[in-house]
Amino acid sequence: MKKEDIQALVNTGQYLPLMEEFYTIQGEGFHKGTAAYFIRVGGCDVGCHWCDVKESWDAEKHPPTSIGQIVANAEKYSDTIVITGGEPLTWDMSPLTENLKAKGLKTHIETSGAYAVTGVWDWFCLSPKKLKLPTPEAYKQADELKIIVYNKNDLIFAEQQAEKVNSDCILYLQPEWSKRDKVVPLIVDYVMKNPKWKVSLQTHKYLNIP
Ligand SMILES: C[S@@+](CC[C@H](N)C(=O)[O-])C[C@H]1O[C@@H](n2cnc3c(N)ncnc32)[C@H](O)[C@@H]1O
Ligand SMILES: Nc1nc2[nH]cc(C(=O)O)c2c(=O)[nH]1
Ligand code: SF4
Ligand SMILES: [Mg+2]
Repeated sequence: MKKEDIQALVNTGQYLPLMEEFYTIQGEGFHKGTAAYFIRVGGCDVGCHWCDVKESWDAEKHPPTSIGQIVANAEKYSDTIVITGGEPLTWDMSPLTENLKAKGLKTHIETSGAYAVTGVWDWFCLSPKKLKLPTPEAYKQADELKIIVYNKNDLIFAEQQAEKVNSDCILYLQPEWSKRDKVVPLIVDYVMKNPKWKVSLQTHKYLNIP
């Protein structure tokens, strides 16, 4: 196929730049400990300085892959599919999620919510970033709010973000990995004083799994 034809398919979400896909245990948030198949889509313009997958940012580095191929792989492994990135909402997630759901699979997203919400989601994990705040629709859809804590100012940001989600949204504080020794005590103390929050750890990094 010609380059511009493939680009047209990426623009409509029929193809997606695929960085990697792997079967693992969801390490973070509400579903931590549960086996799931991860699809990591390339492309992100948010620019978090502590991002743990900077290789995902440049969409050009990841091969445009048809959603038919992505779904055919995913369905072999799990009934729960986590779409992450990169920032998945860079792209139109409707074709991918509709095809996953047509196979009876559950669709979970990991997103900053910075771009228009597309796709059909059984679970919406919103992890807002100060650099590009979530859209109003992303706050509405959030089943869990996961704030990354790099320093104590992020606890103030966390409270501001918690005001924007539904009252039944589950609230998590997750230490930024490189600062974990410093911020874990802050988070522990904060959660004991403010028990509407829960702690989320990147447990896959302790388990040495993807
Ligand atoms: C790599 S991001 C991809 C999905 C989307 N772009 C987002 O930020 O939600 C996946 C999850 O990892 C979190 N994350 C990224 N880098 C991290 C780090 N250094 N420490 C802790 N969590 C991190 C993000 O906040 C997000 O919840
Ligand atoms: N095991 C595992 N759990 C995860 N939860 C969210 C992840 C992500 O990078 O989006 C992630 C990841 O990369 N691995
Ligand atoms: S929004 Fe997500 S993928 Fe993008 S830089 Fe931030 S943590 Fe990384
Ligand atoms: Mg990760």
